[in-house]
Amino acid sequence: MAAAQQLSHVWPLGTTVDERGHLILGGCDAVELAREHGTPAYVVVVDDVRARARAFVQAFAARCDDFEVTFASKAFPCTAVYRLLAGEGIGCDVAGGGELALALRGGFEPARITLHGNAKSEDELRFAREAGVGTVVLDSLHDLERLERVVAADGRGPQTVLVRVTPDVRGETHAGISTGQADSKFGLGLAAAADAIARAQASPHLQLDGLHLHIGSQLLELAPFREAVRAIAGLGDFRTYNLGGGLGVAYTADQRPPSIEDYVEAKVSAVRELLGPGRRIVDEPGRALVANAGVTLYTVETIKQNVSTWVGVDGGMSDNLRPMLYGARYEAVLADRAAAEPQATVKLTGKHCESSDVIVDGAALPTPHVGDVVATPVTGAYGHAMANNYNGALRPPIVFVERGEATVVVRRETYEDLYARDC
Ligand SMILES: Cc1ncc(COP(=O)(O)O)c(C=O)c1O
Ligand SMILES: N[C@@H](CCCC[NH3+])C(=O)O
Repeated sequence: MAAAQQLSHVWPLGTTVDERGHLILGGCDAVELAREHGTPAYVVVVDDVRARARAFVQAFAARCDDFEVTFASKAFPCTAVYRLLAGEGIGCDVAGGGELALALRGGFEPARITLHGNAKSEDELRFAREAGVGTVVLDSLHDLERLERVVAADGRGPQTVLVRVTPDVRGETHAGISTGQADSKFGLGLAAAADAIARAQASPHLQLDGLHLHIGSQLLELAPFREAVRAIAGLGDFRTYNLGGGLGVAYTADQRPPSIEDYVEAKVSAVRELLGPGRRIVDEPGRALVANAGVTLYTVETIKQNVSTWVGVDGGMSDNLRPMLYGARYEAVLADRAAAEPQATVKLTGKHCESSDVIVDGAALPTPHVGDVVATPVTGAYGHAMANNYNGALRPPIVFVERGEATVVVRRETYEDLYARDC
């Protein structure tokens, strides 16, 4: 008999395989989780999220006095995740009114919330003001003018703002998630940023605290972060530098992203050496906080041989758009033979009416059977966040697992939910 495989480092903290070969997540048997909660389902290992939040905070605390780690909540916007990370004492970045509502419901102190958006509406700005959001990041001159009007009208005093700069620095990542290049929809180029800075400084309604930049997501090299800091150094002297997020994670066994420590060291040393001491550094990790904590469970519905072996499961691009949008690669295992030697290379495909709906192209699995539970790791970031109702799919539940206890924190949608918004 072939030797049992080891699970790779992409799985959540504490993941094991028991003596029967079952995948154990947060102390819970994945086969049982699928039976109890149905599939598809997102399972989140709570300790994994906590450990990464603490690693970010500790890495900064070891290197600087004045810093803030903020959760880029677009990666996983559900109340339970907000509550979990608010409990870790970090801040929160929201990308619009919906995320702001969830962050407040999840218990984030408004003063620790930063509002982003390249096309914020007046309603969203008013909502942020009424809630008492700590920082608004200005992304354009229209944004600046609109916020001035809102602040002038509400009489609540000046709003603390950052100006988002597009530094013309490109990190290596998929074009769809690269933001630091000059031709970007986000932020202001260096010349326009200088104008926005002057206008914000002159405005009685705005309190300019510093600059923001975010060069892109799923970055596996650190040098571009330093280049970005260098690029904005000439814009003036500010208290706060929010350097965005962007730290990549391992989706497959061959990927070795920088550690959280090395990432923080790269950013802190860039600020200290290129901008001088005494700056307040803000970091906005999204993916690196929550991606590896999440595992999606599916059930195999069909298997057929059409040149390739096509293994069809009960989810797909409605719960994980990343393979289709970015060509993202994932691993898969069978939950009841999690450490068994692979015997087949298959196309793990979703159930949607689209040929691009392939979750893993070339999944190495033991011989799969209809009814098997398949687990795909690293779905904690931008999975639930980008889930949708394509083909009337019902968005999956989110199940937190911790020390052998499973708790449903988001229920599965129902057909009633699909009808609910129809007039
Ligand atoms: C402004 C901003 N901050 C933070 C993030 C978080 O990025 P990541 O999930 O790559 O850490 C993003 C998304 O890329 C972003 O747009
Ligand atoms: N949705 C993207 C990340 C977007 C980053 C947000 N600025 C992904 O899944 O990789």
